[in-house]
Amino acid sequence: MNQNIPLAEKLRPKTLNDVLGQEHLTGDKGTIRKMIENNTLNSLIFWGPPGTGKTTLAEIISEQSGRKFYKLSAVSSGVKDVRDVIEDAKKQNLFSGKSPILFIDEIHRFNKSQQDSLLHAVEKGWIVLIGATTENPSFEVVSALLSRSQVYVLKALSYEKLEELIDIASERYNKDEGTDFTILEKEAFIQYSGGDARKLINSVELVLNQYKNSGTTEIINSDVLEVLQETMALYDKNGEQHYDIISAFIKSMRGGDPNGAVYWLARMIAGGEDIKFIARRMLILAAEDVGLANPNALVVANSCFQAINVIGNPEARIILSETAVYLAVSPKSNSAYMAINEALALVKQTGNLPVPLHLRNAPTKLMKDLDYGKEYKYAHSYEGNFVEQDFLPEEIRNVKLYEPGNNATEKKIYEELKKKWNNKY
Ligand SMILES: Nc1ncnc2c1ncn2[C@@H]1O[C@H](COP(=O)(O)OP(=O)(O)OP(=O)(O)O)[C@@H](O)[C@H]1O
Repeated sequence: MNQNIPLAEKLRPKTLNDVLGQEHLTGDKGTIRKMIENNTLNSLIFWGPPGTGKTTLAEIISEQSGRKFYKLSAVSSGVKDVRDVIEDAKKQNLFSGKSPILFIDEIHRFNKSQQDSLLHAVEKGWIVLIGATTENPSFEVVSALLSRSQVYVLKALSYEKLEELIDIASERYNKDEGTDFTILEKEAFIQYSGGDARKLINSVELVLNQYKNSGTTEIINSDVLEVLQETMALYDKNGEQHYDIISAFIKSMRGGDPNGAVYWLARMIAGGEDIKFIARRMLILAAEDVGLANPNALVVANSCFQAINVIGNPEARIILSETAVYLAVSPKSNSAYMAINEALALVKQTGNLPVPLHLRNAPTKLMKDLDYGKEYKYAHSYEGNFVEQDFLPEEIRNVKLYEPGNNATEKKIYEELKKKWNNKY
């Protein structure tokens, strides 16, 4: 046996019975089991967190239904790879009469035209598409593809299932390596895995490798933490670091450093980060941190989001870079962010205060008779399209929620406000 095969790969379930924690799909009444038994295979999408068995289930379906299995990853493949597989699949159809399975990992990373390239082959029945995604497919999978596929949700493994898997993993490790480890405490492994079976098995393998010739055979939480904390950065390049790097990226833009912004952007792109995730974070930053100091930032970030969806990798990097630099060098204000937070706190504190009568809608005579809308002043009937009146409930009529930031755009806003609302500004 090849000693270099990772433990998680050796332990990849071969039958539905071996798959842990997905009984709603693999149990006696499970939909995937029924589908295999009845031989009614349609295109489907597995939606679930990493390391919960999406690839594994697709492989089992292929094995048990006797269909050829093609696998592409949406991170590294493009339309040309899809076309090549489809051509090959058509030949397979002629040959065996059973359309092969095309498994696309991280299908949400395909842009619209890449996803569209699959449609025709799915409609014609040349391939059975199985897509795997960690993101909500209603947002990330084009509707034409979604309407032709069944979506199945996979769950993160429960505490008990993870405990079971630790036993399976350590038993197999002992058998293959001739060791005698007992894992006395499991919490540290389980906490670290976050419900991801692959991560759990990898960490068991990593920790046991470390203690292999040390004389220690009974593993407790502190042993696990010691090894994992030391090696985490190296071995988990897209896990823990993912959050640190996005955080450094956001902080660079907030702090006005275009060099930091582009550097961390490059780290994310090089590490295969989802470009939509990056664009979404910039969209939020545009409103939260640039805000009214330069409202155009939101427009730019939104265009960036649209553009990278159309363009995809690798050119998306150019659009992301322009946006990141623009956001970093824009003047900053968090006034809109603060205003809505203050307002929400006020609503929580004061509850459902009644709407002042003059602001109410008065569509019926009865309502008019009750003074709804009475004495409401129509701003355009007044000089400068403005007239002073109360827009807040009586109880809080003097609160000020929006405080203009200290920047050129909001200074102008402030001057205008002072003229109109001189009791507040
Ligand atoms: N439900 C499960 N039961 C048992 N083992 C599992 C399960 N899910 C994953 N594993 C283990 O984790 C490894 C990786 O699983 P798999 O590739 O199926 O995950 P995935 O959901 O496709 O993850 P990703 O989205 O990260 O590709 C498997 O080889 C297996 O050892």
